[in-house]
Amino acid sequence: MSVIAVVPAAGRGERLGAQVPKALVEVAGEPLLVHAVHGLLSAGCVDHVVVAAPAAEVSVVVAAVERFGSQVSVVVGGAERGDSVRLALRSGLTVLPGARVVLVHDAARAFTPVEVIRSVVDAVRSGLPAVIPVLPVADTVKQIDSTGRVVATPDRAGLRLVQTPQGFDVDVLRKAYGLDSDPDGASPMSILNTDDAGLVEQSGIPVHIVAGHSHAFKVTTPFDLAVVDAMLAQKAVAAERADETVGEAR
Ligand SMILES: Nc1ccn([C@@H]2O[C@H](COP(=O)(O)OP(=O)(O)OP(=O)(O)O)[C@@H](O)[C@H]2O)c(=O)n1
Ligand SMILES: C[C@](O)(CO)[C@H](O)COP(=O)(O)O
Repeated sequence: MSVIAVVPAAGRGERLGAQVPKALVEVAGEPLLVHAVHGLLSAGCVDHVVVAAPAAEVSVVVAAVERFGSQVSVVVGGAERGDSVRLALRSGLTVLPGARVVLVHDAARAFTPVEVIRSVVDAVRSGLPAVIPVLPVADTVKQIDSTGRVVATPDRAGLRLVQTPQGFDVDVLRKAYGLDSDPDGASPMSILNTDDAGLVEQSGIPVHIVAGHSHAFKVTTPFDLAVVDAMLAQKAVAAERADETVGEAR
């Protein structure tokens, strides 16, 4: 059961406010999108990755992913995230027409652990049509009206924070994006559904959850880059300790 991953990386990253588009911001010497692609391929269950690049940076993105060879291709992204996903998905299906599973990942969730990627793929392979990684909500959540007045306090026990990669049976996502009926059409994504699972929910298809991970957070603001640095430092210490333990056991 072949697996395609699409990586929308064509956003401007306005909230991050860097000099380059967010997916090209370097962390530990590599652009975020390279970390994201590396994570997907390291999971060992993804056959092909399509990156949607900012129109003005296609050659930079092509050069950045060259090391991965023919397993990674690049398309020009669109105006909104949904447009980029649609363009990458359409291209991925021509590269790997027999694919049965599609992952939609954010370049901005560059440090998603391989365990999360594998559990999403395994869940779709087991027969579920749509699978998303989620985390419980730690804060109290308020619903407000247009004046900013609080109108409700939803029970957070029934709420989840949604991450990527989101996994789909290929026909389910293809239909949700209207790829068969209108291959050159616009993305049906709207302000009301900011993730791909939202589109699938609208078509009445059940969406299932697996456990997400705190390391799969979306790099959005400058503060998040400081969190990435701390996370990578913590990982380096853990890897050093593991090496020492192996050394002592020999
Ligand atoms: N037209 C767009 C907009 C977003 N994305 C991608 O979708 C992912 C999630 O979007 P987000 O984190 O919101 O990124 P930006 O839109 O770049 O951020 P901002 O809203 O701060 O500008 C990112 O990897 C981003 O590059 C995309 O491929 N094409
Ligand atoms: C897809 C997503 O990352 C799931 O949490 C999120 O919806 C993207 O939102 P944004 O509007 O692109 O920040």
